[in-house]
Amino acid sequence: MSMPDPAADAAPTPAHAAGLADVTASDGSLRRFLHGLPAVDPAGLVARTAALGSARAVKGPAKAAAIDLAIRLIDLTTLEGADTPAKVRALATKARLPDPTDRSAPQVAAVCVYPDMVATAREAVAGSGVHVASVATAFPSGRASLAVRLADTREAVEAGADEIDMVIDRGAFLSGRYLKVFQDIVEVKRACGDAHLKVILETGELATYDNVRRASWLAMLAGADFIKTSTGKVGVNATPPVTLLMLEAVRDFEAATGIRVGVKPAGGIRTTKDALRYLLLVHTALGDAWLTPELFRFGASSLLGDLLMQRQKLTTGRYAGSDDVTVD
Ligand SMILES: O=C[C@H](O)COP(=O)(O)O
Repeated sequence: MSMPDPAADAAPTPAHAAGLADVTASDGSLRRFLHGLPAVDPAGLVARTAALGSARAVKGPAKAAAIDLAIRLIDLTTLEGADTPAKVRALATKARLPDPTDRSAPQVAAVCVYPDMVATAREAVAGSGVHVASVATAFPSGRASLAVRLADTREAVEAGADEIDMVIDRGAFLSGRYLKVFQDIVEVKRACGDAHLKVILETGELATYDNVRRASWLAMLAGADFIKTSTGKVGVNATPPVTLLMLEAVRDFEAATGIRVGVKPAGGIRTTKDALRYLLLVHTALGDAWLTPELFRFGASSLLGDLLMQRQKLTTGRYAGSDDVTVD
């Protein structure tokens, strides 16, 4: 009697679709592939980021359009131990109607909450088109068994999450157990069903730009719909150079496989100036086709408030009272 092959019924990964299945066949082949990616020149990366120019150059109608675009790209986030259903409902209200004094202000892309808050968020955004994203897989550390991380994912999806933001096992990645990280992502992707999967690399813990490039490819080969920089819970979160590196990885992955993956910088993005700078990065690295919620998001808890203040300043010539635009 032949034994069932557990891999046989697994959905093919992008690695298979791109003819790269051999790469993910063993730890050794995956390591050779990831370590064979071109080395990152840190000085060159920082110089390319700086060469993109200043967000200050974006003015007038272009600035107004960029602010509205930035709002449409936000995953409006609350990820606190002290989150309550009332806070999540208030966040959802803000997501649906960011500026009650000006209904022309666009909705955000999604609200992002812990799994136990998904049902509340789902109900509060019903019928609006705002998505519900949920962190899962023992966010932010990821330090739990695969069974627990998969249960966390399924619970969020069953409660109504449209999108799952998982964290990779940085301990496994940093000790070179790439196949384990790959297989974890494949399993979580499967547990997502129809929900989109964002894979958080936690770049502030990956130590080198080369590791960021490797982790980006690893996540994309395993089926990430998005690669995301950070949890927002460590000392170093999204930075422009790391985000540019990930945008370039996405560009190269599309060239190699024909598959488009989105990018989500997250953590510490608080001002309109920050947001416009990231939009310039995307515009330059990937083109405006990526400036859509299907392919680019900001993970941010407090960016919306500043965008709305700047928006009101452009519209009315004065800053609104902070009560009008506060997110919390
Ligand atoms: O995924 C989103 C981040 O947790 C948000 O970080 P932030 O609070 O620094 O904006």
